[in-house]
Amino acid sequence: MTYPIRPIDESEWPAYTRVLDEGFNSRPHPQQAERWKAQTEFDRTLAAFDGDLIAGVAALQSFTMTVPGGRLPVEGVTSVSVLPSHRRRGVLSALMRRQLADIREHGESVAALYASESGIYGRYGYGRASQSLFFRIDKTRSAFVGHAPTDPSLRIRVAVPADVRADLERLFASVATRRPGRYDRNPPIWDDVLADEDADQRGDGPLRCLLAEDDGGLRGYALFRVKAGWDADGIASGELKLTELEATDPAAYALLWRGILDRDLVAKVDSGARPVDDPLIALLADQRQLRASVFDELWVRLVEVDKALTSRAYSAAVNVVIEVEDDVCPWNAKRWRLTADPTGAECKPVEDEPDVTLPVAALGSAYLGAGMLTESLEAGLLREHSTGSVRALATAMSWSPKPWAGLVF
Ligand SMILES: CC(=O)SCCNC(=O)CCNC(=O)[C@H](O)C(C)(C)COP(=O)(O)OP(=O)(O)OC[C@H]1O[C@@H](n2cnc3c(N)ncnc32)[C@H](O)[C@@H]1OP(=O)(O)O
Repeated sequence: MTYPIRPIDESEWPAYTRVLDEGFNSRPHPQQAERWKAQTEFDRTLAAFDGDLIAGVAALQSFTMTVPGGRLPVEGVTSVSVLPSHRRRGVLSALMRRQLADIREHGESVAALYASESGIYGRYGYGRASQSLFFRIDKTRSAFVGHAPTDPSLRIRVAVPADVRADLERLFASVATRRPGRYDRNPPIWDDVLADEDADQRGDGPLRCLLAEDDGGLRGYALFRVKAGWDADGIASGELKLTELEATDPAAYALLWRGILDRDLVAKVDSGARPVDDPLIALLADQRQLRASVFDELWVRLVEVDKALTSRAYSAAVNVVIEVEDDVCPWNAKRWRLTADPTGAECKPVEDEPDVTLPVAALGSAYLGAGMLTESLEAGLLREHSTGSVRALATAMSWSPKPWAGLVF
């Protein structure tokens, strides 16, 4: 069966959100739904119709994202859902193919998404491009190394998040350029970050804010919630959940983490999503106390391989012929010679013998610099024809710091 696909207009919003409510088994708070509507670019939505019924949906959100060496317009894929009555009939596949064609027509070369389940998007050419670290730590075991940075000019200020929003926005914009994967936040995204309407219902406490400042102004902030509690012996057992912590420099970073880890009446700190190379790891005197797990974060798809590969910087020189396999975007399925070094890159279609044959998803997973190509080679998922070519490509595409978006879209 085929299901005609087109963007929705605003009058179809209730039917569109119904598919999302059913797919995600969730009903957002009315204020959250309003913010979400404000973030929706209606001409970039897609709905698959079964007669008058919307059976599946998907949408794009335009971002400027940090990539190795620069910033790039990236299409954020979001709000993907299919009605339970229509699942496993190819609705998602039809939506994904149409969406990728639309992205190309729109002139963009890279798409990215957060996956609800990690088994879904590889078949459409998306590769796991970044990871998040989640950890819990006992406050009493969180001492820092003796030589952790300090700066006597810094001080901590307690603030109401909404009162300092403009300062938070400015600071975030200044640090978002430093790490691949971070993306610009528009006002509706900030509305979401600072939203607090269902705090009491969740029992996690209101959103709180610490600022690290000196006479020159703001150097960092932490957003968090504290669920207060006492154990049966009357010992304080509060749990602090960090939402985000950003700083311009190591001393402000360390001071804010101490503000979090030393919070009175708190027993445990739950980090929320953090980068896998979070500098906190190096600051802890006893790193094993950080009980951590790692999950896939962004999935990246190169929609136009040559344009995408020449829109980022490279850590080392490389000259390889890459044979790309891509059934979903067949215009990419060619042999490409990538010639790159730290000063620039060129990517041209060629007839030469390939050094490596790989699925387009492998390039997506390497795109932000996470170094996943070596992992794929060692897993036997790439075909290397010239010994050393994959390692050379992996080295050139790797980047520090590691990619991380830090906020689900
Ligand atoms: C970016 C985001 O928004 S992520 C959010 C994704 N949405 C959700 O998780 C909401 C709940 N789930 C759903 O709405 C649906 O089950 C979807 C969107 C995941 C799948 O939609 P469907 O229309 O059933 O998928 P479709 O029939 O096109 O399946 C295509 C292929 O994906 C596979 N597939 C579908 N869902 C999954 C899954 N959850 N995990 C692994 N594989 C899957 C199918 O088996 C099929 O495989 P094949 O090509 O080898 O035959």
